[in-house]
Amino acid sequence: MKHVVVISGAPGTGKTTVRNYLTDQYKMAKILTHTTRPKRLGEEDGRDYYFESEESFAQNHYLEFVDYDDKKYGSSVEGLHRAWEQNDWAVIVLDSQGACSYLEQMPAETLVLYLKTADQQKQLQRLESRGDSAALIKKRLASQEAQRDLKLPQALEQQAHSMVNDDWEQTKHFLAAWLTQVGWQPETTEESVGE
Ligand SMILES: Nc1nc2c(ncn2[C@@H]2O[C@H](COP(=O)(O)OP(=O)(O)O)[C@@H](O)[C@H]2O)c(=O)[nH]1
Ligand SMILES: Nc1ncnc2c1ncn2[C@@H]1O[C@H](COP(=O)(O)OP(=O)(O)O)[C@@H](O)[C@H]1O
Repeated sequence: MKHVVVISGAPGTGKTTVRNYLTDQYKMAKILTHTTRPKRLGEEDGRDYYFESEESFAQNHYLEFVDYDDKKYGSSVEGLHRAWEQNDWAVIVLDSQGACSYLEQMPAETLVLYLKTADQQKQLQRLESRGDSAALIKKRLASQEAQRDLKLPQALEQQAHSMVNDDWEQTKHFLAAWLTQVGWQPETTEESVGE
């Protein structure tokens, strides 16, 4: 059975960090998405996002796409299928509108994880520690989309699993417990059979 873990939440709640942990530790396949926003310090094309111009963005086929803080973001069907070729469990970071689209289109496969922090001051500090400029942080947090995603949208209330990401050790325990609950199991590979 195929699964896709959709990680959603406001800026600075740790979506990317959790995504990377699930790919490293649980060997889930990462689904990269496309965006027209500029690269941040340390980000790489093809590793963090497919960074696109307005023209190149328009040439892809999207399962869903959104405008977020005046930039475009989209995920492709091809990306999802490529990930599922690697592993039955794939993971993607989406805004809450994207999470709703995935649930509508693939209700049986989609599991939504909504991240939050106990206080928003923490999110701000994290964005600063990531190296984002003060002006960009201010604009991003004031955007309609970030404001919307500060709270779990009503449409996701029944379907998303909410998780506080404050203390990283605790987050790892929460993730392990949730993944057991939703039926995650390590893939049996040829090498692991009979070990
Ligand atoms: N719907 C949708 N949202 C996306 C996609 N790719 C990224 N996002 C979301 O776009 C928002 C902005 O992402 P990003 O610029 O990396 O900022 P961050 O939230 O501060 O890390 C986040 O909520 C992401 O989850 C996509 O393909 N579709
Ligand atoms: N539990 C945590 N404790 C401390 N710092 C964290 C934690 N989770 C994430 N961070 C840090 O916060 C910053 C923002 O995290 P990131 O994963 O980029 O958030 P998002 O993708 O939701 O915007 C990064 O510098 C990351 O290393």
